[in-house]
Amino acid sequence: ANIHQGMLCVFQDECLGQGSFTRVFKGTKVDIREGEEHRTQVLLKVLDANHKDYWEAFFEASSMMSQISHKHLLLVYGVSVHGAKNIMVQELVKYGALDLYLKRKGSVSVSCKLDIAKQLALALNFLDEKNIVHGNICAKNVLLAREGDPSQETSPFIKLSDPGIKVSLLDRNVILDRIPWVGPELLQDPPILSLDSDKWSFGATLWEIFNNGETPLKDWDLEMKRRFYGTYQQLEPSQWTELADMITQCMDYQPASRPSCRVVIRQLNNLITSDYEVLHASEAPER
Ligand SMILES: N#Cc1ccc(Nc2nc(N)cc(-n3ccc(CO)n3)n2)cc1
Repeated sequence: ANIHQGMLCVFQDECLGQGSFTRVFKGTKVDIREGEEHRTQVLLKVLDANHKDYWEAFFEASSMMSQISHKHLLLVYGVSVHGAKNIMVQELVKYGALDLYLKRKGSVSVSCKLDIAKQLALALNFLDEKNIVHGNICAKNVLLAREGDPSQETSPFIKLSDPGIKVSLLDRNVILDRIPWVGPELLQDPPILSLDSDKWSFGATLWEIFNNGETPLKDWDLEMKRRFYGTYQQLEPSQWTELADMITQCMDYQPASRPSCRVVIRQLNNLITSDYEVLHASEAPER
């Protein structure tokens, strides 16, 4: 379909992974401009055939992402509808999903983790200022475009992925399974989706980042997960008190009590400074 300036025809290579109702493949986008053929490596997010009735929400997620642009938001080229297939064509982000990267690397430095957290907070602040709710903030939806390498003094670079099918359309069990990322207010009746919900999810994502991509409440069944919220529980606190405090402040059961994006960014800057001081304390000149 003629989606994005030139002609868009995509070819699928191997499957790279999957989201809730989608599978992702590496592919190639061929644009024809001024008679020239331009090939770009892309990521194809294909909506599962058995979830065809979600195609409008899938399309909505894609158009939300393609209507706004920010350095820490994924670039979505467009949607290609090939027969029964709904395909979202995205920029291919080099190192893929952050949760898998952290699990694989296992040794990402605290300063890199703080950089990633701050970039995610900047992306959230951008959406917040535009009054756009993402609704699916989690480490799987944070994509790593550049690795951090402390020895080379290069910092990591992340892109926030599309939210997928919006959470208010999902079955209750799918929402329950998204505990602890989904704000408790979404399990009320009626579910209240607000900008504050993204702050709760940011807290759960901070927990993932500083626990090397570990899945919080892994293998808990839906009944246990429901009780986690029912009894106002919190995730296991970090030994780093200031970080633990930030996570519990974001994961406040009262949506209105959660810190604003600006407060979160300021607190992260304080952690970055204090981490820097600790890191370089040995080099501090004798006072
Ligand atoms: N080995 C490897 C490898 C895998 C993926 C990428 N790149 C990428 N680019 C995107 N735009 C989106 C994604 N996603 C991955 C899971 C989801 C579900 O949300 N998205 N991966 C790069 C390397």
